Formats: sequence, structure tokens, C-alpha cells
Amino acid sequence: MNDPILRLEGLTKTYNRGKPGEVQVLRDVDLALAPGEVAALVAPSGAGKSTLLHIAGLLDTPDAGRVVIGGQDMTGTSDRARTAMRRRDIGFIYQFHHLLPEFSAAENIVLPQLANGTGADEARARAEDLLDRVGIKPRAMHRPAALSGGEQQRVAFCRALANGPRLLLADEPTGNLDPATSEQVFAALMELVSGTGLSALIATHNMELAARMDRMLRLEEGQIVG
Ligand SMILES: Nc1ncnc2c1ncn2[C@@H]1O[C@H](COP(=O)(O)OP(=O)(O)OP(=O)(O)O)[C@@H](O)[C@H]1O
Repeated sequence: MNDPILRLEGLTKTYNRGKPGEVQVLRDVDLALAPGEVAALVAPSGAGKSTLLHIAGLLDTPDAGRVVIGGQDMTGTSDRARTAMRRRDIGFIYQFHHLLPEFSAAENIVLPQLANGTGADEARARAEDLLDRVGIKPRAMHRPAALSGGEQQRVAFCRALANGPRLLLADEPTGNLDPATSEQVFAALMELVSGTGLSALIATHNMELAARMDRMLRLEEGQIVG
């Protein structure tokens, strides 16, 4: 395989170690995502999907193991280096959109680009292009409250891709939507991702959606089993 965009090696994570409520969530997890590969992460509730995604996205640190992104070993790096890597190379999508309510759809996609040093005109053009690709360009000037749940989530996808990341991490991206909307929104996400070379790890409980990705990874009892 080409050099992976994301490589996790021997990840171990225990919450409340040595205290009441100790829970070992990850036990020696290994995983590699090739450029352009879209993998589903499937697991029972509470099995550690969010923990795995947070560690892969440099929002949390493992007790042991390595996180390598784009060939760069991020283990033990400074907060500054992790923040820079997150901003430049990683896009996040959550179950809830977390859009800024006082800004329009387009502005929500422009702002992370400005924070990354992109010029205003270029950022706006990119926001419009992304909104067009998910079919909601006419909604560009609407604030999140004036958008449907599916539209809000499409905007969140565009925001995640605003800075052209190499890695997309999504935690139940359609989990808050009804089945029909979930289907449409998932198709929009695949449309955005396909052909970009972006690697994606998408946690979902939806086995139909999982089956449509390149690979399905199951997290069971703290380990990837397939
Ligand atoms: N900060 C924390 N402190 C203590 N325990 C935690 C913490 N975060 C998560 N846990 C526990 O670790 C386990 C895994 O949590 P995690 O959120 O990663 O699971 P999940 O697979 O994403 O769950 P779900 O599908 O329900 O969102 C759970 O038992 C949870 O209660």
C-alpha cells in the first residue's frame, strides 16, 4: 500500500487508571489508512469509537502507542505542533453540526480558512464551491437556524474540508438524522470526498452505510477485529 495517511500503532487507553471506574477502552490498536481510502469504524455503543477518533485527531493522547499522520510521528509532540497539524491536515465532523449560530453557512466555511491564512476572496470562492458540491449553494447566506438538519450537516462537511485536509475523521456524521435524510447526506459526503485523495475514518452504527465504504473496521473489546 502507498504510505498511509494515518497510522495508529499499539494504541492503548485507560480512563481512571488505578481508580474506581477504571475502564480500558483501547488495547493495542493498530490501524492504517491509505491515501484516498474511506473506512467505516463500527462498534457497539461505548466501545471506544470517539476515544479512537479523538486520539487519531490529536485531541487526546494515548497511554501508549504511536499516531503517525502523513508520515510524521506525532507522539509526544508539542501542543503547538499538534494544533498546526489539526488545522492544516485534519477535518472533523461530529454527530451535531457545531456551526457558529451567528454566522451564515458560507461564513462558517470561510472562517477556518481565514484562521489558516487563506485570503478572503479565495476563502469565499472555496466556500461557494463546496456548498455547490453538496447541493446547497442557494442557502449560502442563511444562518444555521434557518437550515434543515440535513442542510446544517452538509455545511459542517464543507467546513471540515475547508482547508483541504488529508484526513477526515467523522463521529456518527448522520447519527442525528432520519433514515432518508441520512442517506442523502451520506451520499453528499461521499461525493465531496471521492476523487480528492482524502482518507476518511467514519464511525457509524449504520451497517448499510458502512458496507458502502472501502473497508469496514470493527472495534470490539478494545481491538480492531476486521
Ligand atoms: N473522559 C472519560 N473519563 C472516563 N471514562 C470515559 C471518558 N470518556 C469515555 N469514557 C468511557 O470510555 C468508554 C468508551 O467511550 P467512547 O465515548 O469512546 O465510546 P463510543 O464507542 O464513542 O460510544 P458511543 O457510540 O456511545 O458514542 C465508555 O465506557 C465511556 O464511558
